Amino acid sequence: MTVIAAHGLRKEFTVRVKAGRLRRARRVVPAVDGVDLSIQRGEMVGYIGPNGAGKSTTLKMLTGVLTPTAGEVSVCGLSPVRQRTRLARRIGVVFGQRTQLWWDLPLGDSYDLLRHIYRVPAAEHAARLRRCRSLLDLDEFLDTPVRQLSLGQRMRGELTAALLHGPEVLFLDEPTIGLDVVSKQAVRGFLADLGAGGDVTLMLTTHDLADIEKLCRRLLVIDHGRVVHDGTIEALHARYGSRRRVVVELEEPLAVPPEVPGATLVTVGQARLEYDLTSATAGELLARLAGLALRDVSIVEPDIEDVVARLYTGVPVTDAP
Ligand SMILES: Nc1ncnc2c1ncn2[C@@H]1O[C@H](COP(=O)(O)OP(=O)(O)OP(=O)(O)O)[C@@H](O)[C@H]1O
Repeated sequence: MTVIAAHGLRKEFTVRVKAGRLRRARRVVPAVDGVDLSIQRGEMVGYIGPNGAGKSTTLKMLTGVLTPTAGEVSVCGLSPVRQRTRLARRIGVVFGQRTQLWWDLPLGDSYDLLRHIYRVPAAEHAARLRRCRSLLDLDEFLDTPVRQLSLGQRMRGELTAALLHGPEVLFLDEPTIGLDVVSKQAVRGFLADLGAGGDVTLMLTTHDLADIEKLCRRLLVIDHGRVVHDGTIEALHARYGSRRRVVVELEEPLAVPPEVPGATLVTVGQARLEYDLTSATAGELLARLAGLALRDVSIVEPDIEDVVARLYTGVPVTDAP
């Protein structure tokens, strides 16, 4: 079932720019420039792109905060702007920069207020809060006023707030930005757990590609307001010809390194060989090297950061298989 659908989605902003010493001209910025989306129930989708690509603007249109300039959009079968109140009950939203908590109240009091606003039955609310408290370790700061929370604590608090009414769709804009390693792991683990149920659809923007690797099967890449990739991380690697690399350390340096069909020798060092696997498997490569005295073998997976950087900088796809 499609829960997020957009067709030809577009948002223009009009900005004033300097045009001479005193004059200012109006310029139209197409922040989102004809985006098509179709996201099914239970999918976990990463929405990434360089700064200013249009990610937040898209999420704002999907959540009814901004009115599209053109195009069609529906979330949970509702029109986000026209049916914003109804939609609010069906979605959860975390925008890293904004809060849905009451700044001066203890965190726990914000949750009580949210329960009343969304009219969540007490037992449901208590069950969800219990789960969040244990998975996100909220207990030590539940009585602390929100203004005194650290960023990591607040983000865990925000996630909880977004989930207490049991939304079908969760939109997260940079959920791990600025968090330390432990908090990042807590948030990712929590979201993975949430996604594993298969009921909640999750769309997240991030600059931390580890979020995507840990959480999302599907990756949408946007650049200059347009979707430039829609598929799995593996498909992205395939498109850019990324290879797994096998690094072999030998007991003795070799005069002539062996050639292996289906693998390209990329580096030869002091008793060290590095092969990129083109069509051979790591097992096949090692079988070919069986006669050598091997000290150590490691496999380096292709680097998502590297592929995405190439995509952002518009490097053409030249070495794809
Ligand atoms: N309210 C606004 N008025 C004018 N221009 C805007 C406004 N909001 C966004 N823009 C412009 O629209 C473009 C897309 O911005 P958006 O915030 O959606 O990008 P983003 O992909 O979320 O970027 P980042 O990764 O930096 O958060 C940018 O050029 C931005 O300057």
